[in-house]
Amino acid sequence: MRGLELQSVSIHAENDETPLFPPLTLRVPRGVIATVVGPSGIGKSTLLDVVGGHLPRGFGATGKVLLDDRDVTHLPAERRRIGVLFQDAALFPHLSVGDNLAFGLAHEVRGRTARRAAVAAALEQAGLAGFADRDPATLSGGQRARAALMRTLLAEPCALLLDEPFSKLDPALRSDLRQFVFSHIRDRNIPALLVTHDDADAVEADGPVVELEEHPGYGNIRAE
Ligand SMILES: Nc1ncnc2c1ncn2[C@@H]1O[C@H](COP(=O)(O)OP(=O)(O)OP(=O)(O)O)[C@@H](O)[C@H]1O
Repeated sequence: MRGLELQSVSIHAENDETPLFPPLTLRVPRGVIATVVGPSGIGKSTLLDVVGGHLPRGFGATGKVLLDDRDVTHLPAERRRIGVLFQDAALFPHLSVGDNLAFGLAHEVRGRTARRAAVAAALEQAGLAGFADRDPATLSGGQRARAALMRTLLAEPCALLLDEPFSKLDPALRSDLRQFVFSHIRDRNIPALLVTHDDADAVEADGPVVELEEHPGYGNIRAE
């Protein structure tokens, strides 16, 4: 399948074989945004870590992750080309906005002129034309979030993982940024996995919704 596929993915603490949640199988075709919801602490962020190849210390995982039919389960994060966007979309404070975006730029874009042009085009797309030389600290929350998204997209990821990327924004900005992010995912025809606590995110994502639930025998709840 062209897209992101999870086959029986299961996560457990190394010192405790009890999985956080039942094995998860999910198909996210290209251009589709799947939403992961569930109670706090059930393992949503850790699931994204596993898909991205950043299994946190102290955890083990089983199952498979496939990207466009390629098994990436055992590839290190940097060879998966999976982009990640967190709620604290942090830009490097010591780099200008333009240099932050250039940092994300795919290695395939070679030459100073081509790289500059790619960054300028991305800034323009994000409504940030002329911001290249600005210090990130002088940007508003929404501007920073858009710049961080463009930095992630300039790496030309094959899939995108979004961990509550809008949760710290006020409602109006949230809705605008959601439209911005979702339209980019659809235009670029990449699969995305979105962790959120906001129902409106899931509705707008308009893809499959995975509900991680507490089950006896999983996570912190033990079978009697
Ligand atoms: N580095 C770590 N070492 C040990 N336990 C951890 C570590 N990181 C997370 N956990 C535990 O693993 C479980 C899953 O955490 P995770 O952050 O994935 O949950 P979540 O569903 O994303 O929660 P939230 O909605 O609150 O962000 C939690 O019980 C958490 O306490």
